[in-house]
Amino acid sequence: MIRFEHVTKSYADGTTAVDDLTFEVAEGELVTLVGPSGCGKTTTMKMVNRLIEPTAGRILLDGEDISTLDPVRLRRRIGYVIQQVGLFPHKTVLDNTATVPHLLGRPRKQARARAAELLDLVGLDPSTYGDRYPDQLSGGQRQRVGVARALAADPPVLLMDEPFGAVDPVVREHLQNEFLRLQSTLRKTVLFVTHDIEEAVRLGDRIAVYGAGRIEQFDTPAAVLGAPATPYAAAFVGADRGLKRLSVTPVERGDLEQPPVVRLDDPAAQAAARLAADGAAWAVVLDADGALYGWVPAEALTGAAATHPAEPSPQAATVRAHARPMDAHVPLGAPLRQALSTMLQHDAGWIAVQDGDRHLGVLTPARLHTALRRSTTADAANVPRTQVALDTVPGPAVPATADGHVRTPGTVTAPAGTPDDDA
Ligand SMILES: Nc1ncnc2c1ncn2[C@@H]1O[C@H](COP(=O)(O)OP(=O)(O)OP(=O)(O)O)[C@@H](O)[C@H]1O
Repeated sequence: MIRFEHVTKSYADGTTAVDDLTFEVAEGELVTLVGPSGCGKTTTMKMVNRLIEPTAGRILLDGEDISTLDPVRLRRRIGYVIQQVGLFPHKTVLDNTATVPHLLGRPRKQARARAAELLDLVGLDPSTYGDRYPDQLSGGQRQRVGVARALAADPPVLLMDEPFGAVDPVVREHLQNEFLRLQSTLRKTVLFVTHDIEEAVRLGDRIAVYGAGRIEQFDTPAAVLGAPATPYAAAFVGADRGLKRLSVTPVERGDLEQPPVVRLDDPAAQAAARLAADGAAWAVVLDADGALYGWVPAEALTGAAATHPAEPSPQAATVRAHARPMDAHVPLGAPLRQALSTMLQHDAGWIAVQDGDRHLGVLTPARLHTALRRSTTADAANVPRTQVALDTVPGPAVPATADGHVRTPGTVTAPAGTPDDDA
């Protein structure tokens, strides 16, 4: 969709703002450009809408060399959101948003109706905010109007230059989440400039990590965090990149343990026998509909069976009498960070993982750690996570064993009885 081919921008004073950039942004993809101040992010972006002209190389939009296109027409295909927003102070929020459709020839009434829809889309009730002026809004609300205005002409491409840079961290996270929600339905092709690696990781399908005028690494957030391509990229993403990876690594089926599952209304003695046969210390308890109820320890069940050897009372005879409620669960595919946070919030040693209402298995802290380690190696070697077997012998990672597995160094194995290898 957007393709940079050997693009360089030098200024007369000898500054080279960007040097020989080549990369591509696919249709519907959100690419974050991240790097320290002055590394050339804004220059890269402004060359796409021709606010800056490259000194060498070319930029293609949908296969067309943009230097051959009329800049005004080009900009109609490109929404632009900047930190200072640039709203017209003397126009209402509704009129600010309606400006571009109106300029593009839509009748005023239609343009305003479309503007109201867009304000709604970005979370501003047009009946409350439409008639206000920009100085009657909070910083976060102004940013939302900026996004609504950029979307007004329904451009396929959005350029966003630190759009959430000027608001406090809480509002910022809120705006990021809302923007992700919007993007999941709108699927615009987006170039998003930020100097904040957390923001880059959270929003980007892929991240371009900039050094001085050059891209040091261009890859998915998980790969950038798991396997920084250069020492510079490693320093930029930070020493806590392992923790950051929790946010971009999903819970997969192969990560789960499978303790026995019993139902609330199962006879206690039958459940106890089941646990004994499996050598399990506890079981997950589901209700009659298959939804998570909690768990039951083996001792409670065997105690129950022993207390009522001859004729157990109906209540004590079922798992229900001994089960302990535990409501910690996450959906399959949730980020490991959400899983860890849920574990901590419920003070739980495991959490259930579900597909809709269906119980799939449980995630333990040890399994979570294993998942994180495996995913790092999998991304570095570009193989599925299930093909990674963790090694107990410290040593350098080597590319694949005869069984097709990639071994990674380390000293931790999965807990006994929980095979490390799901392939
Ligand atoms: N008109 C100009 N003349 C000379 N140098 C310039 C000019 N405009 C920008 N530069 C330089 O080009 C380099 C890249 O600037 P750019 O604005 O792209 O950086 P950036 O990564 O967006 O920085 P920031 O995060 O601070 O906005 C900087 O060193 C800047 O000083």
